[in-house]
Formats: sequence, C-alpha cells, structure tokens
Amino acid sequence: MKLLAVVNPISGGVDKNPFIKKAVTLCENYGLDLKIFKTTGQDDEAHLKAELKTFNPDKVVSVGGDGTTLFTAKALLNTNICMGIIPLGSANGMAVELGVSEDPLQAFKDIIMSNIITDLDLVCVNKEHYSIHIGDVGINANIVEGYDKDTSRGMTTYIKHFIEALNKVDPFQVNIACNQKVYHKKVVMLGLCNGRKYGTGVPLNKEGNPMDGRFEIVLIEKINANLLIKAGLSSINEAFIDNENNTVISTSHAKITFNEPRLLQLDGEVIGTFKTLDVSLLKGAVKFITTQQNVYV
Ligand SMILES: Nc1ncnc2c1ncn2[C@@H]1O[C@H](COP(=O)(O)OP(=O)(O)OP(=O)(O)O)[C@@H](O)[C@H]1O
Repeated sequence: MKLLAVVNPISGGVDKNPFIKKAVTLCENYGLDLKIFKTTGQDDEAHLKAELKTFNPDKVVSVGGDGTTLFTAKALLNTNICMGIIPLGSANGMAVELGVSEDPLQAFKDIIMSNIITDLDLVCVNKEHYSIHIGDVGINANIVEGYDKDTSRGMTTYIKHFIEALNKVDPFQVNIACNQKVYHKKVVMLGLCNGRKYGTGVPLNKEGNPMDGRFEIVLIEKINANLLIKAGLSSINEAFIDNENNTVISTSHAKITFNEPRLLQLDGEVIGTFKTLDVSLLKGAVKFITTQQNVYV
C-alpha cells in the first residue's frame, strides 16, 4: 500500500516530527510505502497535485487542522483517491465531528486498516471557494479576522477578540433565495454548515450531516451573551448560541445577498468581503476513510 502524508508543519503550533517518526517506523515494520509531503505555504496545491500524479498513492493522510483537511480535499477533487485525517491542528473540528481518534498514531492506524470509505460533501461558494466544515458571516468571521491579525495566539487572545466582537454586534439584513422560497431576516451571524459544531465545541446546528448532499444555513438573530457570561468565559459552550432564535434552512443551493459587502470566513480562513454568496453543494466530492466511530456512517 502506498500512503502519502500531507503534513502542514505550522498548523496548531504542534511539532509534527514525533508523529512522523512513529508513522515511518510503523510503515517500515509492515512494509508500507509512506511518503511525506510537507506544505511550505508556497504553491502547495500545484506541488501536491504533481506529487499525486507521480506517486499515485492508494490513500492520502492529512496531518494538521481543518485548514489542512480542506487543502488536501481540494487537491484530491476529481481524482477518486481517498483520504483520512490525523488531527494535529489547533482546531480539529471536522476530525471531531467524524469520530477520528484524538491519538494521532491510532488515527493513522485506523486510516491504514479501514476499508470504510464514505462520500463526504464539500460546500462551494461563488464557484471558487470551498468549505468542508463550517463557514460564516458576521460575529464569528470578525473574531477570526481579529485573531488572524493579532501577533499573539492562544485562548486568551481568542477570548479578547471574542469579547471585542460581542461588544460590536451589529445586526444586518440578509436575503436568501433557496428551496423555491425567499427568506428576509435580520441577523448577527449567518452560518454555512457542512458539519454541526465548531472546533471549540460550540454547536451551530443539530441537524447537519456532511454526507447527505445538503448543507445548512443557520441564521442567528441573537447571541446569548447573558448565558455566556453566567457560564463563565472559561466555558464557551452550547450556551453561546440561543437555539430558540435560530432558523436552520437545509438545502443544496442558495443565493445569499447582503445590503453591503460582508466578511466571510470558511473553515477558519478569512476569504474576503462579499455582497452576494452563491452557495452550492458538491455531493460526495471527497472520498473519506473512516471507521464505525463516525456517527454519520
Ligand atoms: N510551512 C508553512 N509555512 C508557512 N505557512 C504555511 C506552511 N504550510 C502551510 N502554510 C499555510 O498555512 C495555512 C493553513 O494553515 P492553517 O492554520 O489554516 O492550518 P490548519 O490545519 O487549519 O491548522 P490550525 O488548526 O492551527 O488552524 C495556509 O494558508 C497555508 O498556505
């Protein structure tokens, strides 16, 4: 078996070398052909596509967080090569949702052993941007942008930007055309969900399924700041979202318009500002190696 590991050395600020060492030893022991592809931040997509052609792996292993998972999934589009995840990022939201083991070596063994290949959907925005997990417009995108621009990292910095964004909550108008209906709402946040929960554990919707050929648009009219403060900032949890004020729309295609350009983040990466989002779902675009621990299987 030929395995290609796509390793993002910077994701999560985690040293990947201890994992790589163990993976190399394991593969040597069992006569598996393992090749390591490290991303550099420069022309990674073109280099990975070239490597896929020359090495032609049986399985691809994404080593990093949600950003690396998405990067790997995009490079594999239309190849029929299957992939799995080793969760070594700071946010491993998709890995958690899909029941991937938290232990990197166990996750690696599961990928090698498993013959369960599922069809994972991919969300496509304006025909050029992709999300495998969760994207949003509004309060959370502003937090992500503030955090990205900050030179400090970690939970304290995240909370600083979280509180800043909370203090500036400014509801905005959104119009959505989908399922032969038009929705007009004033929201503080709009979520585009292939999955259900952020990597922090905060759930955005309880109905999503990344394998059902649909995505969920979640319209949040109110952030439950009171509950959040009562819960204590150390536990940013389910209390964050006041589910009673949410509207969840399940669809496979939607046209979303705002009154002015709004910041969009997809899988933790700030994409830019947009007045219109044309969102479609690529059903089963990713061949995902999983186990029976995955609740969606
Ligand atoms: N070796 C590298 N040096 C610098 N930047 C890199 C390198 N490899 C990848 N990148 C860039 O890192 C970004 C992806 O990192 P990102 O932090 O989103 O990964 P992640 O897997 O989601 O990890 P995390 O969970 O920490 O966010 C991409 O913009 C990519 O171009």
